[in-house]
Amino acid sequence: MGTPHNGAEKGEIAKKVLMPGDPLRAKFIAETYLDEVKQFNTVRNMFGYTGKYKRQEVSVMGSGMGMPSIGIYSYELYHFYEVEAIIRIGSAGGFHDDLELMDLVIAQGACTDSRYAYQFDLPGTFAPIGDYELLSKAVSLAEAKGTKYKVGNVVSADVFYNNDDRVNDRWKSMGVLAVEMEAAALYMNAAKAGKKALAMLTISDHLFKKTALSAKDRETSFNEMMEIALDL
Ligand SMILES: O=P(O)(O)O[C@H]1O[C@H](CO)[C@@H](O)[C@H]1O
Ligand SMILES: O=c1cc[nH]c(=O)[nH]1
Repeated sequence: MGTPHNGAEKGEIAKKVLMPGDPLRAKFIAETYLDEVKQFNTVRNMFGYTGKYKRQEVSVMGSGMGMPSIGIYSYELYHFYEVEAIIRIGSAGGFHDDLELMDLVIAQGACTDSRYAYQFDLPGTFAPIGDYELLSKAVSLAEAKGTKYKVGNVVSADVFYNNDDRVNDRWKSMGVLAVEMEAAALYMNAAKAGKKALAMLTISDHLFKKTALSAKDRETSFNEMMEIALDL
């Protein structure tokens, strides 16, 4: 039996799951890269697939947008499906001057403006970080491929359409590379579950240079990031 949000039976999901926000990006990855593909989820159209990549089992599933959404899906994957590692492969808005569209950001840490961490009732501020082993391997793979990348802090925001541009200035002034909307919750769920997570992000917009990719590019053009995630 599945969960309220995932129709997979136990055993139908691999130990490693790639998670784009967009379920159509998950479908694109399954169709482009995986052999022996079986779709395990259609609930809410949050498509999930398991298949083989270079003869190893891997799953790919959409997370939806925002921390409540990835919070639900990643919790279920870690706790109900015995998933060991989730690799988010998302898009992000660049802050750093050296970033261009299509560059890769590997999220060492994820700041946030959300109150997601309050559920853990900690006596201070939690610092959500990516798994070091996955991160160092992603760096080696990016180097080997010649992918332009940066490693550092990102911010996982609850708001996409910001009323106040100074918000971005303030995060940028702290060296935060880019903004997206899920990594912090994923890192917190992984920490609490004692599991692994990494967020890799392709720059789809630059919030200071005012450049942006099309919706179709966001669905289908992030091949270098997808291949690094599959090889991890
Ligand atoms: O492209 P995905 O993975 O959805 O990631 C980014 O894109 C969405 C906003 O357009 C948010 O989910 C943000 O985190
Ligand atoms: O500006 C952007 C681009 C992608 N994702 C975000 O969350 N923000």
